[in-house]
Amino acid sequence: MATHAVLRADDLWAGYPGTHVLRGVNLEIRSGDAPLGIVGPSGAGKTTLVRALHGQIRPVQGTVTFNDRPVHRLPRREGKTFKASVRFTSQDSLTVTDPRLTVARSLGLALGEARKAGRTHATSMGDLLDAVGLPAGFSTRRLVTLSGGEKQRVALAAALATRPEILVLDEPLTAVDPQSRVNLARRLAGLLAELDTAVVLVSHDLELVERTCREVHVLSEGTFVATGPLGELLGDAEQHPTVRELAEAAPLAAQRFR
Ligand SMILES: Nc1ncnc2c1ncn2[C@@H]1O[C@H](COP(=O)(O)OP(=O)(O)OP(=O)(O)O)[C@@H](O)[C@H]1O
Repeated sequence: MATHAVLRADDLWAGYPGTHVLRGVNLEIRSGDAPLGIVGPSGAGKTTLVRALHGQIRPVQGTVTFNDRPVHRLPRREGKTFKASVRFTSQDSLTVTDPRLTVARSLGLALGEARKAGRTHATSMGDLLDAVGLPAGFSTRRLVTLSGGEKQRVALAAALATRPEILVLDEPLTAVDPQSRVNLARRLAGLLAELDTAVVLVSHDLELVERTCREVHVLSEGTFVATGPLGELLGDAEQHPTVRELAEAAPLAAQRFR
């Protein structure tokens, strides 16, 4: 198994029939990288970028590669490595899991997957639940009985359990209430620093990104319009209008840099 996963987009143009959403995106994520935030307003193309990185959408121009091979046509062996090394979770990633499973079984399967891929780690089920702010008692609950926000937290815990080299989180906590989201972000930041997983957090929630990622890319109309430490971007008087709008929509995050 590769020990240095590299996921790259080079001059990536992609979208849907009749529409270009991504317009020349360049991005490189290497295992071991510090958490990276990708922020942008609704409709900027964040989810489309995640789909393209996952290989679900083919580039119209440019490439998305995993260890130098195009992700949408990886040979079998590399495809398996890609699946084990790069993990994607979205708002509804739990809908594909059997809803009758208990939380413990679901996390147990994820830990088993990590073992199979040679990615064992010392994290216990209790640690995982704690990292996502759920009490240990949740382990016996069936997924079908959980609220949307609780399901998202379990999905996040399962993704962490597999200990991928790169973890792409697309709006991972939208169903969690704002106060819990802030607490969770704080816990997560600690855990992410411990795991040697490069996390890409894709979100329009600047508060969440501000607490977990130092470096951010700002996506607007399918292009990165600003890149850098969030504090510098928010503190820059000559901000790009999109950065200004994001800052105005998240006054608490912006305030911390004044
Ligand atoms: N399956 C699809 N077919 C056609 N157009 C689509 C499809 N999915 C998304 N789009 C369009 O692509 C553009 C980008 O959508 P995308 O979901 O990538 O944005 P986003 O930044 O993730 O937005 P949000 O924060 O609201 O989730 C939007 O204009 C959207 O309407």
